[in-house]
Amino acid sequence: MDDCPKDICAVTDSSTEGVPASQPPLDPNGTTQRSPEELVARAIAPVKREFLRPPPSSRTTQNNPASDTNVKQPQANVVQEKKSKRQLKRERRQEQNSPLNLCPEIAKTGDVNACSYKDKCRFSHDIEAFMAQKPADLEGDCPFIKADAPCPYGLACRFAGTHKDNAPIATSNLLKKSSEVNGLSKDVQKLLWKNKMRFTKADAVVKSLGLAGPNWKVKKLVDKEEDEVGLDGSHAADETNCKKVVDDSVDCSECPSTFPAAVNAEEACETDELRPLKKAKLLVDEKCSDEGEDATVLENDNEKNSAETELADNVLAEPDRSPKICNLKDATVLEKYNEKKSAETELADDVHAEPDKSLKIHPREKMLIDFREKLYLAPLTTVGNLPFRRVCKTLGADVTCGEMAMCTNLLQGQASEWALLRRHSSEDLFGVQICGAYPDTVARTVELIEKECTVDFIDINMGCPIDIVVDKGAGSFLLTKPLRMKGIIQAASGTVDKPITVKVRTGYFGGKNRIDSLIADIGSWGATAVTIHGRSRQQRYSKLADWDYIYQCARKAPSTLQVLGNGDIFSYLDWNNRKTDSPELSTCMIARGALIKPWLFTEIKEQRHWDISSQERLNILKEYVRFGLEHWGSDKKGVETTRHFVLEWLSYACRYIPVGLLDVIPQRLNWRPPSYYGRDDLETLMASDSAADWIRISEMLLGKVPDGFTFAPKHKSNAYDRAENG
Ligand SMILES: Cc1cc2nc3c(=O)[nH]c(=O)nc-3n(C[C@H](O)[C@H](O)[C@H](O)COP(=O)(O)O)c2cc1C
Repeated sequence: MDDCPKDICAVTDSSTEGVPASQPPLDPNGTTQRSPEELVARAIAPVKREFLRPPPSSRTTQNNPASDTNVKQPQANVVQEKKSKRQLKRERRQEQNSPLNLCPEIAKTGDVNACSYKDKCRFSHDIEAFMAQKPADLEGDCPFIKADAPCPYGLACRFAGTHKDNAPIATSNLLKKSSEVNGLSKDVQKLLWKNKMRFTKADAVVKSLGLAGPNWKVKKLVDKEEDEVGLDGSHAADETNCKKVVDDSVDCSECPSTFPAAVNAEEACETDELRPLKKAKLLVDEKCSDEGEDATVLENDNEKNSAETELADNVLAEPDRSPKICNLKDATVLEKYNEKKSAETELADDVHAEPDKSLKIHPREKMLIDFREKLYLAPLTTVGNLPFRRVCKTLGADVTCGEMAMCTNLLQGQASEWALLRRHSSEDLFGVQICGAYPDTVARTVELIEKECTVDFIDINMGCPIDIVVDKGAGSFLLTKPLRMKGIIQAASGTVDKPITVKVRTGYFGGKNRIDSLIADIGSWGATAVTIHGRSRQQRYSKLADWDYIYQCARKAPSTLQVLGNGDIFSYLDWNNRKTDSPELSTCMIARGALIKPWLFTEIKEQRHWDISSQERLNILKEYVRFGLEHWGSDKKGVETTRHFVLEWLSYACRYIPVGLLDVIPQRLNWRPPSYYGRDDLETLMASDSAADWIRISEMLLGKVPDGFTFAPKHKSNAYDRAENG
């Protein structure tokens, strides 16, 4: 175990010394007494007898500091609860006053005169004090060296000792070499903050569809409750309130997607907090029509405008601390982006232009995209970040998609939300995913994205099951509102040339699948493709995905609508079977399978089960860390953000059971693993579902965690059949 530092091995060794060959360990679950077939029937992973070990006393990820009682506890704590906002704020303030908080401009150039804010800068300008307190470099090379580019973090880089020379860096040089696109420009952000952005196409399309105008009633903060009658006639007041908050933004603290890429998370949140929080919220009275339909109310534009303008004026600018540089292997995405940018340099003028008459409403005018046979990495909030997608690209993914971004947050110019739209130059077939509750917000968002970003398609999430989204009338809530669904798809598709795709679940309520009855319409409303996750909202992740139903929908779909199946694909055989069973499917989307074993894409392409070694898995993690440091930064903050996301990922990756350890292959997603030893210490460590052990792995990649370090995974990934996120 070359890469395992001695102290970590020492900790792990005490719990994993040798695998008892002759005597299988005690097994209270009866795993050793049952045949592999019996275990499979009970959804227990049939791990070979000789690798079984006694289960640890407790298996919770959050409370239990280590998976084995013999294991020495690491210094880091594994917390049960998140820090409060106040606590975070206090910590941020303390950090800001520290000499370790060197001004990024000065760190980058090594020149104390480089910062134009001079005395007004909120960062330290004392290079000497910074150098005196800076912790020793981390092991390994600066990630930017490999990218053949100057490190933009300069003196602050945790690998600064490996910099070739510390000559000043020209900013223009950094920008030219940037390997990421789809950043939010300050000009656009300001227009959005001040509510001065015009959405000529979107507004015209929404109007032409009859989704704006006198029918749109507004009511300010009505607090009387109204129940809703669901589509199936059931009373569904608990799950779906008829009155919805028009603002479908998600609070920064709760939003599953807000841990920002490319910008500093804390700063992003801070920026949001500095806004006099949220515009005045308007509640609308959604009047259900005879069909149980549909929201016909929106906020009053004028009221909204003035509220937002006021707010925007108080917003502080987000410091841009993320110049991204790396060698461009794939220049095409960037070329496209640069061409587009130069054609759009007069954006500010653009937004004041006359209404565009060339509205593209007919689906035939849409740009083409062909998903057939392509390996599609699903959008994955938090964990499907840009560095993870880069890893999947190197392992064979063809199509990638950004994490879900909330329309209202994008329209408010929130930097953390815009960070979710970023695209790496290796992502050659790339879409972004948005989520909104109303045709106008969605249409405006797609117009903005088409203008500002380089994407191949825009996916609308109509399957998200999480409460904070559903409660705002978005995500899977829309499955109960076909007319609103229609309005959103038509408005989005009519506004942009880019293909619009939608992602749905089978229905909202368990046992009440609906998509088959809508599939033909979804095509005629203007969607290019629909991905069907074979579970209902109510079902979340319980039971296996209903592929028979997905096939049924695929057969009913018009030829112009590509249908993508989604659910439980975890081996190349799963992939083959789905495709053979239903040739009507264009392709399948892979989510948790990729999180648990990103080499699944390679397995499908090479049609084999890959008995990957622990060292190969560690190398994949190292690659991720390099990409993460490039993306989030190689300074202290970047390192800790990268660590945070490594830990989030490890909370899924630990579910992988090596091929060579199984009596029956391939592993299935719904199998619960018994406690087992790996074939070496590292493999055993990687199988641990303890957060303390994930922290140990992170220390092998990024050095010791800081004092007082805490981690609790965002997604309860080890709750095998419980709700996750999507
Ligand atoms: C951690 C996590 C995050 C997810 N985030 C999203 C998301 O942002 N957008 C989305 O449409 N689906 C999301 N999903 C759902 C997946 O894309 C996918 O539909 C679902 O997991 C079923 O596929 P699977 O069985 O291959 O995992 C998420 C799933 C997980 C596990």
